[in-house]
Amino acid sequence: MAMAYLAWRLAQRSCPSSLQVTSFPVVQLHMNRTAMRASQKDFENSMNQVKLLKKDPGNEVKLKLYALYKQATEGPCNMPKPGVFDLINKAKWDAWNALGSLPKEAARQNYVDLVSSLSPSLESSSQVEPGTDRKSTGFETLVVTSEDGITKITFNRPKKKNAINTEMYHEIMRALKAASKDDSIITVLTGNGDYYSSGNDLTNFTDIPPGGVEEKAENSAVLLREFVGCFIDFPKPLIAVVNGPAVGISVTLLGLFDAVYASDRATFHTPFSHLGQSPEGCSSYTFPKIMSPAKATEMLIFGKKLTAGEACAQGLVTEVFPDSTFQKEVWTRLKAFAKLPPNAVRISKEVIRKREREKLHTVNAEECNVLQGRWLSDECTNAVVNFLSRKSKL
Ligand SMILES: CCCCCCCCCCC/C=C/C(=O)SCCNC(=O)CCNC(=O)[C@H](O)C(C)(C)COP(=O)(O)OP(=O)(O)OC[C@H]1O[C@@H](n2cnc3c(N)ncnc32)[C@H](O)[C@@H]1OP(=O)(O)O
Repeated sequence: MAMAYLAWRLAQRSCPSSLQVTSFPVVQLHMNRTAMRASQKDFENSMNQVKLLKKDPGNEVKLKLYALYKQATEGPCNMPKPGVFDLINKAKWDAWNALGSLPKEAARQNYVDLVSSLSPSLESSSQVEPGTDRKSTGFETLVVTSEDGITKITFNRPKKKNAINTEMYHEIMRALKAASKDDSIITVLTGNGDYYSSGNDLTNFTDIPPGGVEEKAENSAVLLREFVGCFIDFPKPLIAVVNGPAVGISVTLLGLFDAVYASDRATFHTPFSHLGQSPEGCSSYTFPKIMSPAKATEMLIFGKKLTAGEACAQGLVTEVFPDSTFQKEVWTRLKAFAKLPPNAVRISKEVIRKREREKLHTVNAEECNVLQGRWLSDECTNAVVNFLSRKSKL
C-alpha cells in the first residue's frame, strides 16, 4: 500500500497542469482537448528518445515511465499482484496499478510529456560531446558549467592566480544567483591553474573614479557587502574545491561554505594586518566559532598561513586529499551528493543557515564599514603601493 501510494504521488506530480488527479486509486481526469494529441508516432518517438537518454533518470522516473507505457499499450493493470518479497516486480505493479482506469490515450500523452520533460538530459546527449559539461557563456573571468546536478563555478584568471577583480566580483554574484535558481543540487567553487585564488585583485585600488578615493572606498564597501551577502543567502549546499593556495577573501568566505575539500597543496592565508586591512567575509564571526578565538586571532590578526592539514585540524577544511588523487576523489564524492533528494538537501541547508542568517548580515555590514575606513588609511595605501611596485609579496 505504501509503495502504491508513493507511485500514485509520483504519477500525480508528473501530470501536466491540465491533468488533475483527484482520487486514489481511481484516477479521474480533467483534460483539455489539446492535451490529448499525442499520436502513436509521438509515442514511438518518445520510446526511442528514452533509449537515447544520457543520464539515468532514476528509479522514480523509470517506474513512472514503465507504468504509463503499460497503461498506454495494455490498459489498466489486471495482472496478479507479485509477492511481497518480489520487490522490483511489486514496485512496477504498484506503479501501474496506481494509474487505475486512466485511458490509454491519456497514458500515451503523459508518457510523451514525461519524456519531453527529461529533455535537458536528451539535449546533453545530442548537443554536447560525451564527457563535456554544459557551459554557460557570457563570463570573462569564470567558467560556469552545469552537469550531473552540480553547478561548477571556476575562477578563471590563472595567470593572475585567480585574483578577484571588480568584474569577477560581479560575475561571481551573477553565477551564484543563476545557480540558486537552476536545477542543480549543489554548487561548487574552484580555481583554474595552480591557485584557488590570491584574493582581492590589488589593482582594484588603482581604478579611482572622478569622485576620488573616498567615493571608491564607499562604492567598494557596497559591492563587498552585496558580494558576501550572496554567500550568506545562497540556498543550496556550497562546496569549495580548494585546488591550491588561497589568500584573503577567498579564505574568509570559506566560513560561509557548507563543505571545503582541499588538495594537500593548498594553503590558507589572510594577511590583513600586513595589508593595513581588516577581516571580511564574516570571518570575524565565523572563524572564532569554527576554530576557537585564539586560533582565529593567529590567522586573522597575525596573518599565520595554514597548511591544508592545519586548516582541517582547525575545522575550516572538511577533508584533505593528496594532490595526485584530489580531483578524482572529490568529484566522485560530489557526484554522489548531487544524487540526494533535492528538496531534502535544500531544506536541510535552510534549517542550518536560518538561525545565523540575520547575525551574518549584521557582521557583514560591520566588517564592510570598518574596511571602508581601512582602505583610506596610509597603512593600506603603502601596502598596496609596495605590492604594485613589486616591493613586496606575501
Ligand atoms: C579604495 C578602495 C578600493 C577597494 C577595492 C576592494 C574591493 C573588495 C576588497 C575585499 C577585501 C579583500 C581582501 C583580500 O583579499 S586581501 C588579499 C589580497 N591578496 C594579496 O595580497 C596577494 C598578492 N599577491 C601575491 O602576494 C603574490 O602574487 C602571490 C603570493 C599570490 C603569488 O606569488 P607568485 O610569485 O607565485 O606569482 P606572481 O606574484 O608573479 O603572480 C603572478 C601574476 O599575478 C598577479 N597577482 C597575483 N595575485 C594578485 C593580486 N591579489 N592582485 C593583483 N595581482 C595579482 C601578479 O601581480 C602577477 O602579475 P604579472 O604577471 O602581471 O606581474
